[in-house]
Amino acid sequence: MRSPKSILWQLIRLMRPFSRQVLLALLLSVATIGSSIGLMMTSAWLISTAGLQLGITSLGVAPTAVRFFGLSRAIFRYLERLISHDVTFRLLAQLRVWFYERIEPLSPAQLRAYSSGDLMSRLVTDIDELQNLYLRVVAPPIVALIITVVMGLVFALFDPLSALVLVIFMVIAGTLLPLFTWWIGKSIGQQVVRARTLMNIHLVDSIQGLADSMAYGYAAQRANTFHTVNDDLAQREQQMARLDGLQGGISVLLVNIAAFCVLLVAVNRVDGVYLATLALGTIAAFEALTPLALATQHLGKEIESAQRVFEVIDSTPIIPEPSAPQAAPTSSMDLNLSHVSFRYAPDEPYVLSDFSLTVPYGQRILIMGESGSGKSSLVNLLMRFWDYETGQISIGSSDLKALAHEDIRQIFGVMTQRTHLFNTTIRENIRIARKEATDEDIETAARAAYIHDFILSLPQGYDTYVGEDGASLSGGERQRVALARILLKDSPIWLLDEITANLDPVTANSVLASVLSAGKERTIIFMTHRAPLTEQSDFSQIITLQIHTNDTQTSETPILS
Ligand SMILES: Nc1ncnc2c1ncn2[C@@H]1O[C@H](COP(=O)(O)OP(=O)(O)OP(=O)(O)O)[C@@H](O)[C@H]1O
Repeated sequence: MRSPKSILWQLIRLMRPFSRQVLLALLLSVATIGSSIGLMMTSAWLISTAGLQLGITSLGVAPTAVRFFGLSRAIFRYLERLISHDVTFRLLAQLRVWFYERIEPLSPAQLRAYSSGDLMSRLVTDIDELQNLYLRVVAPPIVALIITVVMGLVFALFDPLSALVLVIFMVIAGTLLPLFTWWIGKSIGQQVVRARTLMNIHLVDSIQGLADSMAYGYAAQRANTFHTVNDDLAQREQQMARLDGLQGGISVLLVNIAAFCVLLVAVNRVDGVYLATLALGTIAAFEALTPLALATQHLGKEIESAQRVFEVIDSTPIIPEPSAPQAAPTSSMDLNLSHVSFRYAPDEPYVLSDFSLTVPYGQRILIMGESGSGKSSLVNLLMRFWDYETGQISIGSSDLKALAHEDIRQIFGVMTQRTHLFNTTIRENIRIARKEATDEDIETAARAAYIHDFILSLPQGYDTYVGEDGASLSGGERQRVALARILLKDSPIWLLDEITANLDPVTANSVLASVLSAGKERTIIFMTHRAPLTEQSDFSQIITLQIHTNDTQTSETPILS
């Protein structure tokens, strides 16, 4: 995991393309606080001088200056907020895209470390949290330093000792108070982020399993856990709010003590007409320091969020693309697995052990095995979602590991029991198999998958939205949309995992017939844990996988060859 320092540098480096805007926002921030100070100091001088009743001419340009500072303060503040927020939101947008792009090449093997709620939390809440880092942490220290130096010099023109008092208080408010709030706020901030993540994970999991919770009377228990997690978050946020109050109170106290001390020192050393000028100038100067303590108070939270974001951004795919990928095979598409062994973790039993299989191109084979025997795992290996420990897989003369992932995923057309349907139209859900497919191609595929008539019976036809993961479709309809997808994708090798699992016998037969006729010129590997398929198809090989414990082997039993 990156250190907080390295994260801060990385985030600051991201600002490089916006360096001009950042500099402009910084100058505008200095100008805003400068205007505030100018407004307070000239107003104080104006009131004091007017009180002496020396006549209107003695006021000089001061009334105009007051008007100028009053207006300029508002304008500078507006422009500064506009530019700094614009830069911040652009950076956050870039971070979100960056984060998403880094997730995509991570195989399911890596992503299983994160739950959906956790990933959502990182992508949305944690990245949003970083806006505070940009707005509060980067510019304020520089602005505070500039204002401290300038005010020290300005006060020195009136009285060097008053200037010294002012600078001492500004240094205390700009260093000790932020250090104090960092020290107290760091762990509270981390706890807020962790509690919020826990709540998001629980919430997403609960929403996804709502129907089952209700069906099994588990909803109340889930709700109770949610209350506990939520209370915990509220408690941490309350602690943070209390620290907010403490920090605000100390800041105000420091400002007032500083103004009092400056007055105390200046009273016998400075012309009386300038006393109010110095007192109000002191109060106004502290405007530059207030954000610092607030920034460090929330820094722990922001660093925790940034670490969670970078943990994903920094992860390198455990199944990397080959550095010099071979060209995808075009002539021979024979599939060969030679002595392949695979398990999900070193302390888990092998799912496939010393497994060998040869499927000449165009063959239709059946892999049978009871639930848990490794059929889906085999698909994962062929698709390079997981890596095998030993052995070799090749397509034609090409080693699978030497092929670009993109090419591998073109070679195999996969339909599993858990095909995901996106929350978009049926048309788009089929089109994901081949993005340049015409509406006609899509309809041809849907006809072959025996889903065309059903789609037409829907009021919106192909433009019907299927809901989240195809929620508005039945299991069989989902499966047939998935089948239309694979029919549309022109892959030479099809991996069909339990494709008729959710279909009634009549539909199952017609779907199967459709697959067999559409897949005539291809290799088709059917996988199932039930026997009936064997009665309907003429397979070149039937392989049986067996579940095995730590040291049993996968049995390969060619029945027909
Ligand atoms: N992501 C994973 N992490 C760890 N173990 C896994 C994972 N996926 C599957 N397994 C385990 O690997 C074994 C093989 O699972 P797999 O899903 O390949 O079986 P299957 O034959 O496809 O089963 P089914 O017919 O029920 O889908 C099982 O013991 C399963 O618990």
